[in-house]
Amino acid sequence: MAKINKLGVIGAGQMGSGIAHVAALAGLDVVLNDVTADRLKSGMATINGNLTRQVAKKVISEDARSEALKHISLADSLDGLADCDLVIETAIEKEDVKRKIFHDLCAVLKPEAIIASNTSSISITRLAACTDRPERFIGIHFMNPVPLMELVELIRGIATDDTTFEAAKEFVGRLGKLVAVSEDFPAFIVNRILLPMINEAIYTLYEGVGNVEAIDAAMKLGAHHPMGPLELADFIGLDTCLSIMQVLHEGLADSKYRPCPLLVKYVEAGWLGRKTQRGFYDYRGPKPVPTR
Ligand SMILES: CC(=O)CC(=O)SCCNC(=O)CCNC(=O)[C@H](O)C(C)(C)COP(=O)(O)OP(=O)(O)OC[C@H]1O[C@@H](n2cnc3c(N)ncnc32)[C@H](O)[C@@H]1OP(=O)(O)O
Ligand SMILES: NC(=O)C1=CN([C@@H]2O[C@H](COP(=O)(O)OP(=O)(O)OC[C@H]3O[C@@H](n4cnc5c(N)ncnc54)[C@H](OP(=O)(O)O)[C@@H]3O)[C@@H](O)[C@H]2O)C=CC1
Repeated sequence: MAKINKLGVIGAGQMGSGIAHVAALAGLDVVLNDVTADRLKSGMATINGNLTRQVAKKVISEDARSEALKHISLADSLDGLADCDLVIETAIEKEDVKRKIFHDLCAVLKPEAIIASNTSSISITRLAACTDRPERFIGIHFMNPVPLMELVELIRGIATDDTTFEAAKEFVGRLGKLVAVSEDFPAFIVNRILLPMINEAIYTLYEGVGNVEAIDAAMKLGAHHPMGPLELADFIGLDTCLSIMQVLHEGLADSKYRPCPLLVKYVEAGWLGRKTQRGFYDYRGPKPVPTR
């Protein structure tokens, strides 16, 4: 695989828009795809908003912002990704959704292109096996928010070849990110450690050990976390948090990974955190207010 110059991003949510943002700033041409024109529009608005925030903070220049926007094009069908060198999938953390995307993508994508998933937890080996190119399939796992977080986890499936790994590593380096290599086991490294901590914080709330504000204050002031665990869960998305705990619970068959019933209840209510304006906090007013 020659150098990656044209990137496809499937999913224009938090992570897809963040990856498109940093790749465009690094000078790559980016094609951003989602299932609806509305999502593409809101994804572009997010990118523009975060670029503008970085100009305001003098992290980038106004020229860099306008140049980056010129590198991003939108595609409401996978056909628009046909000549990409690398496509990163960032759809919701549901294996059936990802498998369907890969099935449809393989039909249009040039044979030598690499396919990656930004999955938080799902087996790269299993996802690769549902494509026509397991050797050219890899996990490229960015952290949220992508423009600010330095780390990217690289996860090889059992069939990922060295050329693909090296091309992914070079691509991530060009985006100014640092790599941690994880073996392909449930939730890799970051989420194997972080999500059980978040789940435990939700159990602490569920069992009445503390209220929302006390739990978040305890970890921000007592452990110098930049966000409290419940605030962070809302930031990640409670649906994504639940999916990761389910992957850990099923994949490692250990009851210590069972998702807290309160997390299940919030997701069932559609209270997914920031992205739906309500989770452990209600974001609809001037400042976040605990919902419990
Ligand atoms: C789930 C997975 O699969 C893997 C994961 O990602 S696990 C989660 C990993 N991420 C974390 O742990 C994040 C922990 N939080 C932090 O590090 C910090 O709170 C932060 C870096 C996110 C923001 O730090 P901060 O000092 O508040 O930065 P600041 O620049 O003032 O940002 C303030 C706000 O802008 C957001 N922000 C700033 N720049 C941003 C950007 N370019 N893109 C997106 N969001 C941005 C911050 O999240 C915060 O949001 P609100 O405005 O809605 O409050
Ligand atoms: N949130 C986080 O902190 C992190 C998440 N991740 C992983 O990244 C992925 C995306 O997460 P995140 O960005 O938070 O999720 P979001 O819910 O913010 O975005 C998911 C996006 O995927 C779109 N989508 C759903 N189905 C399809 C499809 N069939 N084709 C194309 N787009 C589709 C959704 O559109 P619509 O809303 O219209 O369905 C939405 O725009 C997940 O695998 C997650 O585990 C990785 C690191 C951090």
